[in-house]
Amino acid sequence: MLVATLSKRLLRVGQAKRCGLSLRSFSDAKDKDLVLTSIDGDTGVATITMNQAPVNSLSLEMCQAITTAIKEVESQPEIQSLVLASSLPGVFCAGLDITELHKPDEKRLTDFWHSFQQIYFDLYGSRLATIAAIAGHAPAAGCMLALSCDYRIMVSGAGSKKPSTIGLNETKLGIVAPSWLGYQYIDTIGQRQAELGLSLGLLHQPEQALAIGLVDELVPREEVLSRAQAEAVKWGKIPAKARLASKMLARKARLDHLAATRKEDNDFFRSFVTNETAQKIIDGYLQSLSKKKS
Ligand SMILES: CC/C=C\C/C=C\CCC/C=C/CC(=O)SCCNC(=O)CCNC(=O)[C@H](O)C(C)(C)COP(=O)(O)OP(=O)(O)OC[C@H]1O[C@@H](n2cnc3c(N)ncnc32)[C@H](O)[C@@H]1OP(=O)(O)O
Repeated sequence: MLVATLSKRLLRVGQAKRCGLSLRSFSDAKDKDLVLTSIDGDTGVATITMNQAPVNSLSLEMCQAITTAIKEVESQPEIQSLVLASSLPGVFCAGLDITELHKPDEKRLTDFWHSFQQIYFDLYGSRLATIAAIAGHAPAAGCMLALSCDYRIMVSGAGSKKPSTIGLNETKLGIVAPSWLGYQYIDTIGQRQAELGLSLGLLHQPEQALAIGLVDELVPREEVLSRAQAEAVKWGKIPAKARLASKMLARKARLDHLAATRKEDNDFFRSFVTNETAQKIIDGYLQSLSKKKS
């Protein structure tokens, strides 16, 4: 049902095959699915919708589901563009699932960080034109998902009592964003704004995010998805090889660097997170999140 609301003419598996598209799980996906993938049969735009209530936090399984969905879409040579969206009102993605970092099992923690790195490779390095439809909060790794796309459309904050926010807030939690995420920030909003944002752990309201170039457009909530899909059509019409080569001019060195240092990055992450001080911070943060509710 959910998927049916996402686009005017979504294809079921059989229809998709007749159109030469062989994506497996979309409009017949179950609501329990962590991500839902659909293809608009009129435009050929794919939409991957994160669907992990309550906040689309990135657990190991969620990271893997996002990667699988991107790979499925990429395997369709006819598809040139992709929208990344959320099914949850008010939240795009709350970042890493903090419970993954709390008293972790070492093997699972290693797999978890590996799967998060993998999203960076798959989304930031995707051959597809990628548009983020940010209709809600996007802190930390949620911001990373948006930064990994080619174009970011966010819900406007105008007239909202509690506007959505986006940014890298890790330092506010006493943790540090990994360097590759920091560089994505610098590459997108420039050295000075990134230094301020990273050091102070700033979460920006939409108008501020637009002003510093963290997002590209603001639109009313009800238009975020349709506007992103329209933008995806535009990007999908650019000659694909030239578009990808241009994207790689800006991104290849960053991707190659993480590929070369992936294991060290994971080792560092693991030793950082399993450290007693970090565990105290994570424990306190989890408590503050649930206290906020009560
Ligand atoms: C030198 C170091 C180098 C390398 C590596 C080292 C360090 C570690 C990794 C560094 C990278 C970190 C990146 C991250 O992504 S960290 C995560 C940051 N995310 C946040 O701070 C967001 C937290 N959440 C919120 O602010 C709000 O939930 C949000 C604004 C998104 C939505 O608010 P809303 O009011 O709608 O919902 P809540 O009531 O707050 O939440 C509902 C339930 O969801 C739980 N929740 C929320 N966020 C998370 C999360 N990120 N992980 C797990 N669970 C989350 C929340 O506790 C509520 O649960 P219940 O109380 O209902 O059980």
